[in-house]
Formats: sequence, C-alpha cells, structure tokens
Amino acid sequence: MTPTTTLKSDASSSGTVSTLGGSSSVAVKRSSFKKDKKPKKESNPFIPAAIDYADSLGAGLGTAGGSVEGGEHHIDGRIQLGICAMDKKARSKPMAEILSRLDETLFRVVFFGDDLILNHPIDDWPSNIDVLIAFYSKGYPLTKAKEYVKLRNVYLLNDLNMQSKLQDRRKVYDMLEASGIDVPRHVFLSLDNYKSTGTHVEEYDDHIEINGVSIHKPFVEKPIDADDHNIAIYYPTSAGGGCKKLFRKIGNRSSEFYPDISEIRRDGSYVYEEFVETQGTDVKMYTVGPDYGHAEARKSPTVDGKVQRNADGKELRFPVILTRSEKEIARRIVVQFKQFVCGFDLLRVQEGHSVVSYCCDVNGFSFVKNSRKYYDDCAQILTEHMLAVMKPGQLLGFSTLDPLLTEVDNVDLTEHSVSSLNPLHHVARMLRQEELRCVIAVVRHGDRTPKEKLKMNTKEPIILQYFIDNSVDKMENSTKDLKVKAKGPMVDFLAAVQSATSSSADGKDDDDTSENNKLLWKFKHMRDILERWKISGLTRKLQIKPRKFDTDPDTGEKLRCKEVQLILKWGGDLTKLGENQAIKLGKQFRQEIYPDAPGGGILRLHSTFRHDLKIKTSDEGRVMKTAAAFAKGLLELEGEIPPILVSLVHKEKGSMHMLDPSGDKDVKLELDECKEKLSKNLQQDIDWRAMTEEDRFRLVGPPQVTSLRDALAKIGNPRKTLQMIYETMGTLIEELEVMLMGCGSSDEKAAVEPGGIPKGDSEEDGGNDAALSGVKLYKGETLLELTERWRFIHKRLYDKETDTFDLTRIPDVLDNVRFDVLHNPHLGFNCNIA
Ligand SMILES: O=P(O)(O)O[C@H]1[C@@H](OP(=O)(O)O)[C@H](OP(=O)(O)O)[C@@H](OP(=O)(O)OP(=O)(O)O)[C@H](OP(=O)(O)O)[C@H]1OP(=O)(O)O
Ligand SMILES: Nc1ncnc2c1ncn2[C@@H]1O[C@H](COP(=O)(O)OP(=O)(O)OP(=O)(O)O)[C@@H](O)[C@H]1O
Repeated sequence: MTPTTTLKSDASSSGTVSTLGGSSSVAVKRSSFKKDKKPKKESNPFIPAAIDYADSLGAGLGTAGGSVEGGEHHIDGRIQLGICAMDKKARSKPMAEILSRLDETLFRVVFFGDDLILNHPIDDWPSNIDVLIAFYSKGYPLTKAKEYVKLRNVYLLNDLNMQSKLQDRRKVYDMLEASGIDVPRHVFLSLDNYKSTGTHVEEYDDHIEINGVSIHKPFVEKPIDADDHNIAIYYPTSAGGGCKKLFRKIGNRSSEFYPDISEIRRDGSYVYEEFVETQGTDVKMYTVGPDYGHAEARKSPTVDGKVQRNADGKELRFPVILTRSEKEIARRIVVQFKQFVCGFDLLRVQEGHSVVSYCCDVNGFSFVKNSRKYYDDCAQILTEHMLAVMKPGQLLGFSTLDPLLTEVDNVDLTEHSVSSLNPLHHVARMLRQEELRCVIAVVRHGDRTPKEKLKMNTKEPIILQYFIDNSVDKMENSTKDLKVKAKGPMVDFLAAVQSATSSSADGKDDDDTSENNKLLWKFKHMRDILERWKISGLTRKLQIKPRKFDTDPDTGEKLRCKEVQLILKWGGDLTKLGENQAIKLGKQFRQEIYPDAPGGGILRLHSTFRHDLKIKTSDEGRVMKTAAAFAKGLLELEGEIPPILVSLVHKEKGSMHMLDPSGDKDVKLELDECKEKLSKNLQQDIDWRAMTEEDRFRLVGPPQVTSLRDALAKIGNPRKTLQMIYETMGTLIEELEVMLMGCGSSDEKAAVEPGGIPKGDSEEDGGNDAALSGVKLYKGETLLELTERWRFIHKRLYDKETDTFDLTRIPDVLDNVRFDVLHNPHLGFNCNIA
C-alpha cells in the first residue's frame, strides 16, 4: 500500500483549512503556519495574531470586564487564546515559536502580562477568552487564576486545580502510582502529617529508617515542594560516602559533591527514594495531548554536575525512541493530571532483556526548547485540539491519529453533517478505515573501503608462542583456530610481528627470491597494516590457524604446534561518502514513502504514541554506522553519528542473523549450487549474441529470466570478457609499477620501514595524508599497498595451470574498481578497467 495523498484547498473554510482529497480528515494547511516572519524583539519570532492585553487597553485598564479587542470591542469570529502565565514563560522563545505558527485568521493570541496577572483584580482580566493557556511557575497567583477561570468559564488547556497537586512531590507520586505508573521505591517524611505514620527517623551509616521503613544508600532526598530543586543524593560508605547536592543549573554546573556530608537534612518534609541506576542518562519527555510526545536524553545532573552544552550554549540532548510502555505512561500522565502540554522525567533501567522506566518527576506545562520539528508539531496539534473544542465543524481529523490513512470515503462535508460529529466521533470514524500498519526497510551499508586480507604460513617461534599464549586452551598442541579483534591482544600481536620482522631481517641475504625474504616482506606488510591506525579493536581482524605439529613418533600424538597460518583482515570501513549516502537515503526514503502526508508525515508519526520505530543492525561497524546515518536522514536528526548510534540503533543477538544466510544449511546449499553453475557457464568461450534460443535456454533458462539474459547480452562472450578484465588488470598493475618506480624507491622504502608510513590519526581518519612522493591516496594508503591490493586479486582471478578463472573474485574486482574510481580518481590510470 502506498500512502499517497494530496492536499486540496477547501474554499468554504475561510482559506485556512485544507481537506484531504475526498477524505474525512482535515488538516490545517502547513503553509498557514507563519514560520518565516521576522522576530519582533530579540530572537523571538513575531506572533502575527497576538495582542498585549495591557497595551491594547491602555488607560482603560482597570475598568470591569475588558474585551480582548480592546478599544474596538468587536468579536471577529476567531478563537481568542489567552496566555495567562508569568512573562518569563509566556514570552519565552519556545512559546513565541509555537504561537507564531498559529494561523492568524483562526486565532487571536492575548497576552495577559505580569502586571495584569499580579496587580489587577480578575474583573480586569479579558472577558471573552475562549481557550486559556494558564500554568503555574514561580510567583504565579494560582488561586487568583482559578477564580478567573470560574468567573469566565474558559476552556483550559492545562487544568489549574491539578497544578496545585503538581506542587507537592508526594501527591504526584501518589497519583502516578494510582495510575499504575512505576515510581522509584520511596518513603515520605511528612512534618505536616500528609499520609504520615510519624516523623521518627533513625540514621545509620548506610541506610535510614523512617517510621520503620528502610531506604538504603545510595538514596535521593527531595524536598516535598516541587519548586525546590535542592535535591541531595547520599552515597554508601562502600562508595566512599558523601553527598551530592543538585540545584537548578548555574552556568555550566548542576550539582556539587560534598565528601563530608553524610547526614540527611532535618529541616522539613522530604521524599526519600532509592537511587535508580540509569547509567547516567535522564529521559525528558514533553507531551502535546495524549497521543504525542517528544523525548530526549540528557546527561543526568547526578553524574558529574557539568552541564554539556553545544556551541550555541544549549544543553546537549540526544534523540530517544520511546518504548510502548513509555508512551502509555505519557498518555496516562496527560489524562490523570489533566495537563495537555506536560513535561516529565523518566529514569530508564535495563532489567534483563527489557527496559523499565520509572517516572521521578512531573513538571506540568513545559515546552521542548530548540526543536523546529517539535514547534511545528506542537502548533499543529494545539490548532487541531482548539478547533475540535471550539469549532468542531472546521476540523475533520487529528494529525496524531491519521497521518497514514489512505483509503477514505467521500463524505458529506457540509457544515451540518460535520459539526454534528464531536471529536470522538471523528476519531472513531477514522479508526474504522484502512491504515498502513507496518513498513519494513532493509538497508545495505554505504560505500566502504575495500575489504583486504593478507595470508601467510610461518614457523616463526615468536608467533608460535603468541598463538600458544592466546589460544583458548593455552596448550602447546592447541588445534583450535584463534580469532583476535580486541585491542589488547592485537597490540601484543603487533609487538610479536615487530620482533619477528627484526629477527627475520637479521642476517638475511639480498636474494629477492628466497623464501625467507618473501616471508620477511609479508611480516613487514602485516606490521605496516597494524601500525597504520591506532588499534582500537574495530577495523582489523586476525585469525591464526594451527597447520603443522611436532608429533610423538610412537603414538602420533600432536605435541607442539610448529607452523601456523596467519590471516589478517582489514578495510571494509564506512567512508564519509558512505555515511552521506545513508543520510541521503534516509531522507529520500521519508520523502518517497511518506510524501507530503497530511499532518507532517513520518516525522510526526515517529513521535505519536500509536507508532513505533525500531532500527536494528548486525555488529559490523560499517553496518551500525550506516543504520545511524540512515536514521539521521530519516528523522531529520542533527549532530554527530555516535550519539545517534548509541541512542537509536539496536544491536540485538536475534537480528544478527536476519540477513546472513551462512548459518542456514539449505540456503547455503542453494547458494553453492548457484555459484558452481555460474562458474562453469561463465568460463565458456561462447558468444551469447550468436547463440540459438535453445542454447540460451540451456545456459540460463526461459526468456522470463530477463536479468541474466540482459547481463549476458551485454557481456557477449563471458570468457573473452574475463580475459579482457584480467589483461586490463595486468596493464593497471604495470602502470602502478611504473608509478612506483617514478616515486623513486621512497614509497617502497616507506612501506617497509617502520615509522616511514604516513599514518592517519585514527581509524576514522579522513585520509588527508599524502601517501608519498606527492601521490595522495585515500586514508593514507601507500602506492605500494594499492598495487598489492590489485596484485592480490589479479593473481587469484586466473589460474594459469588449470586455465580457469575464479569467478568468486569478480565482486572483489568490482569492489576495488569502484573504490579507486571514487576515492583515488587523481591517479589517472591509462587503462580502461572502470
Ligand atoms: O519547563 P520550563 O520550560 O518551564 O523550564 C524549566 C526547565 O525545563 P525542563 O523542565 O524541561 O528541563 C529549564 O531547563 P531546560 O529544559 O532549558 O534545560 C530551566 O532552564 P535553565 O535551567 O535556565 O536551563 P539552561 O537555559 O541554563 O540550559 C528552567 O529554569 P528557569 O528558566 O531558570 O526557570 C525551568 O523552569 P522552572 O521549572 O520554572 O524553574
Ligand atoms: N530516584 C532517583 N534515582 C536516580 N536519579 C534520580 C532519582 N530521582 C531524581 N534523580 C535525578 O535527579 C534529577 C532531578 O530530579 P527531579 O526531576 O525529581 O527534580 P527536579 O528538581 O524537580 O527536576 P526538574 O528540573 O525536572 O524540575 C533527575 O533528572 C535525575 O537525574
């Protein structure tokens, strides 16, 4: 099912509402959001639909029951949206961003202002507000605001009565628990008798007892007043004791450690709760209604108290994909606390294979800061919600519920039929329609460096000792293959190779053809590969296979390994180009699969609670990075790949083999048969273009097998083509050899002398190094190594003795051609291999 939809303007709805072609859903036109207006003051965007109530009334303020239209005194048919919050919040950047996106033909925003709120009686407050955004923050007269709501009977986005409860952490925890939401295990010390069984406290080194209930250190001490952010964490003696004091951010600090404080405060009522181990990350969640939430992770202030900020001074946040149960938590909080726009904090803990989330704080009205996507979404959802409440006839759908609806009936859109439906009817009607339930995308990794391999057999004692020391059973006669990837053993192997290189070099003659010199050359090549980039356990793999043993002449029993085969693999790293390809693909995927979906498409869908996104990968570095880069493009994320990888991409055991057929015997059998047939057929000296249909049928099957037939039509004579490829590679190698000689011997020399090779700073190095003698190769590869890469495949592509080609080498040829054409085009070879 392809979710293609078109937006059609509905002239009857004052040009501000668009209908989904023939559908029952109506979305507010995105173009109607005023995003690009110039800011009125400082960096806040201009809010076209807004008035300042005090300004508009001027000297008239103070007379009873002012109209929001000030001197004009007329109602213009728009929804009057009052902002009754302290100026610090009402005039904040996020508020301005969101209000500036409201359609001025639908809404009029009325700022009450601090002076009106604090210094004037509620009779002076605007009398004809329809919807009110009112919320508590420091200094806010909550009781007065509640009286105003009662007097004018306005619709509240966030319930004010509930906001009194939000001010007491105990009530918040009680309500959360009553809603079935997990909170940290806690006990109240209430001096005001709130649900108190007493105020008896016993303090021990590593735990406290409050009215007989024990809480062990580390524990958290929170003032019952939610406005008081002076929270303390007490550590057990086993961890060195002491206390960490948390506070509202001051510059770049959010907490300080006090090694000498280990006794709890005794000056008031507190909540004591177990410290939940989150690995140092908080999840902050921001809802807009029961079906939408934005979540982001931040470093917990409990870690080191240093606030991580970006270049713009904003605190660093990382993207988070919510679990199903977290979405349910959000929904329940919105409903239970009656706060449409609501922020709360989650503590995520890995318990076995699942994630358990505890809610440790509900903040009430709070906006996400600095997220364009959130501002867009929030404005749209608020618009739909307010329309649903005030002018249901103008709303036919909710973008949190219907972004992917495709099959829609033609419904009668007359004012009567539509307005007779309340918002819930609309939802129910929409849910009956067909909906796209799942999209699965399988994505291959992006451009990578060629995968390379170096093999050699050796009897070198240092290497044999390394094998024995690192073998699984540590036995001299170990028969098991050894695999090395981790940093420590790889560093040890480099040391072994370095000494093997110098010991092999000692006392050798200059006879190039001697077996020893060949081995020495291979050791040096191996050493260079290991020395090239900092070893970090990522991009080089070593296998050591025991090949020959000294045996007991009597019993034949294997006594000691005397020869091993070394296989060093490297390369296969995602290149910058590969990363950009994946980002682009993610973006393209979003644009093509979810084109212009009403209500914001996949970006919003991702944040709505009815939808889930999972990104899985194998444990291969290039695949993991590709997945993260794809996610970046798909979800329009900002920032570097590593945090996205850590936050969004899952490396699960079960997903490792999803696409890898090697463990599946049946598949492998078929693959092998297929390879054998390919190999046999493509060795033949035949010309597809001259073949009869019968011969063609015998070769590849019926005419329906178009891909193979088209390929053969291009190839013509497979054997001649193979010969041509082989010869072209030969020419290429000759050209490279000429270049090598032209470089003087310095490239050769550098490649075999320790420290002579230009090295990247790390395995991630962008490759700005000049290889040698003016030849710059991608990622600091030397010309000699590049030549070796080609020699290696060339040698294996064709076996002179048997006069056969090894077809399995063709993908390697393609791999290397593609790589050098893309990354080393400046070499300017004469041959035509590409
Ligand atoms: O929820 P809101 O929008 O009302 O704001 C919260 C809080 O948001 P949250 O709860 O989503 O985390 C802000 O933290 P951020 O989200 O910006 O990091 C914090 O800003 P802050 O410490 O200055 O942050 P920095 O600019 O230094 O980074 C602000 O403190 P005040 O501005 O000093 O009042 C708080 O207000 P309140 O609860 O009334 O004290
Ligand atoms: N039980 C707990 N276990 C571990 N860490 C906790 C616990 N409770 C709180 N924290 C940490 O302390 C921080 C502050 O706690 P909390 O959110 O309850 O306080 P607050 O001052 O109300 O914060 P906010 O800024 O959200 O208003 C949390 O973000 C979390 O990092």
